[in-house]
Amino acid sequence: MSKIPVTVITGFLGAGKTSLLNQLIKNHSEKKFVVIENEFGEENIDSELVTNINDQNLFELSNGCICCNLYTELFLVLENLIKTNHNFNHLLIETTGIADPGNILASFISDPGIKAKFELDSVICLVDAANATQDLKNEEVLNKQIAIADTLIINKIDLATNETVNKLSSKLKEINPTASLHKTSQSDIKDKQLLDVYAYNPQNIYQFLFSVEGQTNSKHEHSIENFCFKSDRPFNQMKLAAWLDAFLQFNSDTIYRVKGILNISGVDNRILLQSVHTQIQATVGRPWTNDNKESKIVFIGKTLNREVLEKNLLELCD
Ligand SMILES: Nc1nc2c(ncn2[C@@H]2O[C@H](COP(=O)(O)OP(=O)(O)OP(=O)(O)O)[C@@H](O)[C@H]2O)c(=O)[nH]1
Repeated sequence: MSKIPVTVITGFLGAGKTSLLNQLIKNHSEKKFVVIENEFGEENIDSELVTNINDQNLFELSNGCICCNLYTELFLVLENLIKTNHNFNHLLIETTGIADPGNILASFISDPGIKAKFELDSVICLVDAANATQDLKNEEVLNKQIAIADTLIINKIDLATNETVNKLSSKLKEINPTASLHKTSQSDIKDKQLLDVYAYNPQNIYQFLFSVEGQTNSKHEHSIENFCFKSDRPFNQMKLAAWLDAFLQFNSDTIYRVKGILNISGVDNRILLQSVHTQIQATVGRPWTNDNKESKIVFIGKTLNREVLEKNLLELCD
């Protein structure tokens, strides 16, 4: 029996991983995908953002990072897929924005049961054209994500000048000279073939895991933290928009990512909120039914003041 190809999608917070996941699912209707979504926050909001896949084929691993404390859970999901003979022919894994993909790849090269069933197809790293130059200076993990990938996609080129994109391309080639490099907007890879390329060279994995990290399953501390605010009181749209705008401008160095499912006064549908640094996007989601209309907002960044955030956000509710 042929092995199931595995594509790992990595890249720093907000670089466009979920957007790419959706593009791949849309462009490959001939495939039966299983998707494993890992989200750093306690609440998995990304699964709301993944489209065109049914719930049985979407596995969510939340409240941690599969490269460290959720490693065992990833393992269990993979084992379960094997045991139950789940009907699929391609596995897509989206890591958190702060994951070191080396430990995840280790599952696919070190466990005999998993190796017998799965084969690493490719590791794709999304790189944010607007923010990566800065993030590369501050976030060692972004360097690792780039170094271990076989395919690099500079995304969000609509938000950066040609000069910035060209300098970033040179930087990426310095870090990883052997990876293929693409440039996109909205992670739209058009006709480029990213699946079934079997581009991953196992030699590179071993080199990375053993010579750089020294061991296959090293734990590390993330200086990046997350805070999840929940409330069943509806938000006042005007107050929330004004606060969020000011808050992100003021904290642009420390707040990397905000994601939320919002209950807004007078609105029948969920509002899906996203921000990356100071760029904010709100889209209309599924209608609320009779379920509990609970808003959830996850903040990811450094030195989060939870008490102040909680107090501020409660003041924005009606
Ligand atoms: N302007 C612009 N926005 C983009 C582009 N690609 C993605 N976005 C937006 O950027 C935000 C983050 O995109 P995602 O695809 O969720 O990024 P991600 O890497 O999955 O984010 P995390 O899971 O939080 O790490 C969303 O609001 C997207 O709509 C792009 O090329 N240009």
